[in-house]
Amino acid sequence: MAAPEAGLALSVAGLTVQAPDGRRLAEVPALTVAPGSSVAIRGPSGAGKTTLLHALSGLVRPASGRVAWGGTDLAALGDAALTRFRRDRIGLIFQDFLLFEELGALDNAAIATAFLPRGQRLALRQRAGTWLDRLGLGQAGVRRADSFSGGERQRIAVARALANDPPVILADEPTASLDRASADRLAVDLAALSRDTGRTLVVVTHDATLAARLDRVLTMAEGRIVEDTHG
Ligand SMILES: Nc1ncnc2c1ncn2[C@@H]1O[C@H](COP(=O)(O)OP(=O)(O)OP(=O)(O)O)[C@@H](O)[C@H]1O
Repeated sequence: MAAPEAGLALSVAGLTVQAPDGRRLAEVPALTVAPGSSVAIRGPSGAGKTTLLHALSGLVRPASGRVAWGGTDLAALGDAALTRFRRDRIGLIFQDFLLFEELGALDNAAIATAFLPRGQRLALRQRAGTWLDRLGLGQAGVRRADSFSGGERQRIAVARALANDPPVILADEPTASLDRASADRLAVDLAALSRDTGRTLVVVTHDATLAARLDRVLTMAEGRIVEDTHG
């Protein structure tokens, strides 16, 4: 199997994200994240954390400014190229899990096989199974997604994001529907993924235990980064 791709550096400059009515939702004049490092984004509800994460993933096109991963400026990519870039390089763990209800846990976690050449499908399916195991769902591979609880669905979504072996992982409250023990286990795994395998990790979280495990904590308020603390 090919070695996983090393994490990408993030470079943000002059970024503003606006609501359709023109209201400014996020404003980040400058932010760099070193490849392979891990960052938590914290702050009160409505501070713009999810908005910023969406702009970093290219799910939202900013009103102005630049978001670049490993030197690739997302604004320079057309819609199809941006979708491809996100699919291949960024693992997204978002709050709406977007599972295929009629598929089993493993088929959901390994859904990216549909986009891969035949020769790479088995490896991805194995990684999906390994992540389900680590997240405590190893025995549940064939159960339909619609039979899982909220916390279990969240873990399937995490396994899906990581199965693709992406150099960048962006997560929005990945531990929100988990019990304390599962949340702590996932926090350890996410931190290790960055530290041991060089992935770049950006996580929006209210979970102080998770934030404490990461290299750096950004605090947002009213759409801006107001504090930047290195652990
Ligand atoms: N598409 C949109 N149109 C209008 N307002 C929006 C849109 N998306 C987000 N907002 C507003 O932008 C602000 C920031 O929202 P965002 O979801 O980024 O906050 P957050 O810090 O992630 O909050 P939470 O912790 O509650 O998830 C909020 O006031 C929200 O209502």
